[in-house]
Amino acid sequence: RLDLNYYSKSCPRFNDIMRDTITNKQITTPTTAAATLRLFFHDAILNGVDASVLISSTPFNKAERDADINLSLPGDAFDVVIRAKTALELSCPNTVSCADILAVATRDLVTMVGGPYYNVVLGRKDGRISKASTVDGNLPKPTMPMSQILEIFKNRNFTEQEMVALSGAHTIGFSHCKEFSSSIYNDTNHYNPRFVQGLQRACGDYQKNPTLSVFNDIMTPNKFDNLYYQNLPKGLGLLESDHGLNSDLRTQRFVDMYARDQNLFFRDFARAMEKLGVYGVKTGRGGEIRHRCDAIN
Ligand code: HEM
Ligand SMILES: [Ca+2]
Ligand SMILES: [Ca+2]
Repeated sequence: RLDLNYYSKSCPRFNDIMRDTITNKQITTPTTAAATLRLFFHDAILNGVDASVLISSTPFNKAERDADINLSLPGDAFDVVIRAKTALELSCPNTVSCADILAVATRDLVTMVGGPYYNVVLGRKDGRISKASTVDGNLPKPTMPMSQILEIFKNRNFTEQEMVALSGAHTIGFSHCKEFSSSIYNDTNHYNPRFVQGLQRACGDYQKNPTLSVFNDIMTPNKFDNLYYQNLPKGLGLLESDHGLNSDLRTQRFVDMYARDQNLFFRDFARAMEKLGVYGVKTGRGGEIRHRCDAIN
């Protein structure tokens, strides 16, 4: 079963090794926190946190990470997990799952950039299946109608409020221009006029330069706080799905609540992350301890 102290005997240095690896990585590459949080979400939504998203494709299998929506997952997120795995294999071989590494790395990185600390129970096993074909429609896209996005969460037993709290993850990190280009050139009503002009300028060349990107939270892009929610009613949300939270009556009151009360946001985000971290996870013979995080044994 899952347990907070799962590795205390089998890998006593687990917490220290995780903390060292993560601190080094985040200090040298400050985009790691947001990158890893998104990677965690994309793993969790498909059959739980089982590191299925870390598996590389083979000639016989196109894996999740090669599904269109996952191609923009940053290499630094994969890298921090692999670095931790390498260090852990030296200290306690064949003991710690890649899924547990991803869950703890995410929590530690969120905390490092100012977000809440929460408990991560351990003992997840790594999955043996990862198929790109299962991704489409299961991960939310910014252009999906809010009902469809809510449905994705509801199917996994997450309430509207939990969905709004988890979306607060967009208080850090960035988005590529193509993810919101359709909204900044067409129907720009819900944007602050100066903000949308800035976005048009920043993204002007995006078709030639697909790496162009913009911070999700223009106020405090590197700090985990509740400014994301305060931005939305001011027309400073970036993605259509961000605006949507504030225009849909099912979700708007939670945006209001979290904009007014950061402690409440932190409490609910922490709870929802704990729930996401155990949703559908594999234990015992349901999975394996992978030797390498990018391939099944
Ligand atoms: C509610 C529906 C959601 C939609 C439609 C959505 C969509 C997106 C999109 C399109 C990006 C930009 C990716 C890129 O251009 O590289 C993004 C970034 C991000 N998303 Fe979401 N997302 C949603 C929910 C979530 C949740 C629940 C989490 C985590 C709990 C999350 C965490 C992140 C993070 C941290 C980034 C920044 C990544 C980085 O800077 O590398 N998102 N999201
Ligand atoms: Ca998964
Ligand atoms: Ca922020």
